[in-house]
Amino acid sequence: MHFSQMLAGATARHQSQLCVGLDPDPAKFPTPWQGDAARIHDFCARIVDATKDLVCAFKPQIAYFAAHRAEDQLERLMAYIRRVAPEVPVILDAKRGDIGPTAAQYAREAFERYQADAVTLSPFMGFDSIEPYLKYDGKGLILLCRTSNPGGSDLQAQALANGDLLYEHLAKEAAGHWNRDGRLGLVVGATFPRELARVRELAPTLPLLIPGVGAQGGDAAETVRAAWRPDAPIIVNSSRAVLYASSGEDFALRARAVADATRRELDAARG
Ligand SMILES: O=C(O)c1cc(=O)[nH]c(=O)n1[C@@H]1O[C@H](COP(=O)(O)O)[C@@H](O)[C@H]1O
Repeated sequence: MHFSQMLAGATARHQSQLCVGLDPDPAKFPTPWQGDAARIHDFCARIVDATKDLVCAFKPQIAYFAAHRAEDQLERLMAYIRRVAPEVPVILDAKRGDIGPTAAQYAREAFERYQADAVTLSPFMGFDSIEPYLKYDGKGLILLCRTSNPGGSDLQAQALANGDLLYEHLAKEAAGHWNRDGRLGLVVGATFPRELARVRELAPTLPLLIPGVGAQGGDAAETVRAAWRPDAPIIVNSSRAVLYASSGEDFALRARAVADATRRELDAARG
């Protein structure tokens, strides 16, 4: 099934705009798993079990697996999510960006090896670095646009010769001729609500992946007000605030409670 259909289905079925980010850090695992990288899959699987009826998507961040030589655990986790939550799309957060032939390898990694439904990409190298991913029918391609980190302004807020800021130009390209078959989305940080509203204006129907609520301090209700429209999907990510809500044996229960509270806050803000 296409990413956009899965996203619409999980959003409606779970009444949720919340994406739980799977950023497993063994140093933060509950005892007795603390520090044990062999438990990455098990930790994430428990979080998936506890939140799978509350989310519109899951987003594993590949660096948290690769740093611990745990790509095999990521493969197992992707298969696990497909089995226990087949209706929930999985966005592989890889932020890839490279010349065409190398991008083709990254695309193969994301969509064949891990069988992700969507992938995050850095558009810095231009459209030909995005093109190889389009060969995979139905997969979502989510381009960094206005990132949540303070340094995001260093480049993204620079004015171009045509008067647009770089992130505005990117939003226009992604909503315009780059979006050949309607599979592009954009990443915009919840920490910049004004810019979020501007991107929504420039890209009225594109799915927006919005990280930055929870640990980075973005306001969930303000995020919804800035970006949600009835015909425009939003995917609001929270990772650490959910994953590490407790370092005790109740970690999965606490993760569920935080995820549900965030889901309700997002839902209520739709008005
Ligand atoms: O592409 C992303 O997901 C992303 C883009 C961005 O601008 N900011 C951002 O924080 N992220 C990712 O979103 C997650 C945020 O995690 P928390 O701050 O713990 O909720 C991490 O996996 C980041 O790598």
